[in-house]
Amino acid sequence: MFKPSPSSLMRNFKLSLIQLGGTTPDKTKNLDRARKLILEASTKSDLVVLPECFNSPYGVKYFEKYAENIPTPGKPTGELSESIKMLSDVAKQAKVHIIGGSIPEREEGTGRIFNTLTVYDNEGNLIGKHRKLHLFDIDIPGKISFKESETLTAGSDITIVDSPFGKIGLGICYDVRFPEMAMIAARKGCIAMIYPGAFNTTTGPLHWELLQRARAVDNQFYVAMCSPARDETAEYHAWGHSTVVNPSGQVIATTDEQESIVYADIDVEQLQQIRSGIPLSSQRRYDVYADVSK
Ligand SMILES: NC(=O)CCC(=O)C(=O)O
Repeated sequence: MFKPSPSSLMRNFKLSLIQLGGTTPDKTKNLDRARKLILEASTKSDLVVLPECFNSPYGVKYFEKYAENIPTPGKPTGELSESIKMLSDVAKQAKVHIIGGSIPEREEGTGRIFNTLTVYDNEGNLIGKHRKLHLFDIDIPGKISFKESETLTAGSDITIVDSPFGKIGLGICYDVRFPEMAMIAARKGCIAMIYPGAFNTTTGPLHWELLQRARAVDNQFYVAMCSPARDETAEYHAWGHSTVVNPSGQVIATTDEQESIVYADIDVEQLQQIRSGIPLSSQRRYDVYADVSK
């Protein structure tokens, strides 16, 4: 059974979502483009987010090829791999916090591949890592069939980072469909749930915004999803529409399918007002919810 836990320190901040375009099979080019846009976004924001699988095209056949080792946050490490080094260096250079989208991670020792998100503070330290918990395995006949589990292993942890702005819950794309993750993050004092993602042109128009608004209004916190831009020449057509939703469930920033940067003000006083006006957290009936986890 979950009990609300007290929030850590929180403060207002500016969030930006980089809807990265022009992803190619050339990893170094993808990293250079991401780096350039992080530098641009950092002039107007405190926390910058990248999309899912930002160092490669998105597809089951690419995970193995683009995979890198990722250290455990807070543990001493040797030389960093290419994508992790770029993110750490640019966070330090631009003095900005980064939620570094995701990349395929190769686990040392087992060789298993995960779809993994990394988080950096503004000195370039790796402060968080989330392995996608729910793999994207769907089959909608005549529309889209995708099976991440052909090459990926699912993570097994809920991830919350304690940032200077407040606690932030993390998920990757398909994770947004599972309300339990966001609910746990909210009960543990998070002010936001952030999901790098890459919905597609079948499920995007149906559910992308709806799911974010649902997670936000249920939990009375901010929700953001950051997509790649759409590339009609790629095999996978990303939906785009990177979006930020406020704790009332309203869209406060969004875009279309082109490359762009979405900016939003995250206002923790507004979050507290919404929570005190409709005080869901003190009205929950934990005494009757035990069946939910069965
Ligand atoms: N990359 C993903 O997890 C895609 C999820 C998606 O498109 C969905 O509909 O869910």
